[in-house]
Amino acid sequence: MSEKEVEQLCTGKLQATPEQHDVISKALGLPSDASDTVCLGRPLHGNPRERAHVRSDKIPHHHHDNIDATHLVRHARARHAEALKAGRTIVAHQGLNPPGVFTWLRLKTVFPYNDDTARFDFAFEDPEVISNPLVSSTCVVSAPEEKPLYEEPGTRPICPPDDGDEDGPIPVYRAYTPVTKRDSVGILSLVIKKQPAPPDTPYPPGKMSNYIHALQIGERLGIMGYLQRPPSMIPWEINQYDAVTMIAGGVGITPLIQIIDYSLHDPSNSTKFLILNGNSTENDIIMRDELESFQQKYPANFEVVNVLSRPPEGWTGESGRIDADLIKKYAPPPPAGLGLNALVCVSGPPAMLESIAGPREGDRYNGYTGQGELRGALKEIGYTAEQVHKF
Ligand SMILES: Cc1cc2nc3c(=O)[nH]c(=O)nc-3n(C[C@H](O)[C@H](O)[C@H](O)COP(=O)(O)OP(=O)(O)OC[C@H]3O[C@@H](n4cnc5c(N)ncnc54)[C@H](O)[C@@H]3O)c2cc1C
Repeated sequence: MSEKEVEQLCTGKLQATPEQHDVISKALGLPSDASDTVCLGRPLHGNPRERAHVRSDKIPHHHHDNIDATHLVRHARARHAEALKAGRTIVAHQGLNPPGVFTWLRLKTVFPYNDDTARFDFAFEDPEVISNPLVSSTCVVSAPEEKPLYEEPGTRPICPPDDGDEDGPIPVYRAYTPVTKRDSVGILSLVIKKQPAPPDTPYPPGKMSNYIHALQIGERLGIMGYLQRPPSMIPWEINQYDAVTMIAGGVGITPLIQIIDYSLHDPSNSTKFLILNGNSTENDIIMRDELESFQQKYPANFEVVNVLSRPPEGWTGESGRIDADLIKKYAPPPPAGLGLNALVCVSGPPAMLESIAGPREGDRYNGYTGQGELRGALKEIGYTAEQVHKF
């Protein structure tokens, strides 16, 4: 098999036959009893200064999430190539090919939360697989050959996936956070919000989110995971912090849920988690049942406060936007000095991130490259940059 063919198989441009799949697995050194030890021991953190090659002159619109997804794919592939060259065995996470190669999973069930957001459970080929995602991590998804999805050259925010492929059709890559509940068997879960076309613009609705919402049960999606790369992901250890305050906006809650589910599920966990969960309306609160069940099961270690900017009549929760006063009302005060035993995580739309913690380093044209200076409400309250993580 030529390198080009392998590349096409890995990116979903070609569909692998079972024989080809075996050849690729052997070439990648995949053992039959894949375990997660290598992924856990050597998380795939990249060089935060690495920049994407962006054809910005040709592109009218840029979206940093898409750049992030392409970075993640490139970085995983580079790691993969490096390992192969060094003759190292690459170990995959359960049920998935190693980072760098897509695994084709079939949609099993859809659980709608509201009109635009749902949880999608994809079935592993082996129904016995316990997926337990790496924490914290993301996946990158891609459409399969039988129902491809490509970027429109020159109109989308893209870095070419690989040198020499700039003129061919570029598959759509998007990052989604795996939120599979700990110890779930045979499935990998993603919670995805359908992105509408921005009002009063000629732009089409979001490509991948609408594609996934239109998938039929049994159809396939390419999933590459579990991937870690700063500045979005944070390596996580049980009991690293005494108290963690999480400030979430909309679907930005997914990376926080991943950490909470992992931590609370561990019987030795003593970290106290608080989520300030910001949404527009009550209908927009996603994963509400999951959050409430954490609260019932772990009342000493978990609390959720829902904050609505457009509350219904009779709403007894908090309303308005999350700001310094609201954070001070619920969160423990910042520890003095550079004590690292308390952390605040912020995950939400860029405007929210900026008002609460200041923008990340980098820009939306080339992707974010670092955490950036701490500003906004958290700075006003007295937190230091070391006590804050911006997702
Ligand atoms: C690490 C990470 C984790 C993530 N986790 C999740 C998650 O768990 N769940 C989730 O739902 N999302 C998540 N995202 C966001 C996700 O990756 C996608 O960015 C999101 O789903 C939108 O992708 P899309 O293909 O649907 O939209 P895109 O096609 O990327 O479009 C995005 C928006 O831009 C508009 N648009 C299209 N063309 C133009 C143009 N020319 N000019 C201006 N605007 C235009 C579209 O209408 C749409 O509103 C995550 C992102 C990252 C980086």
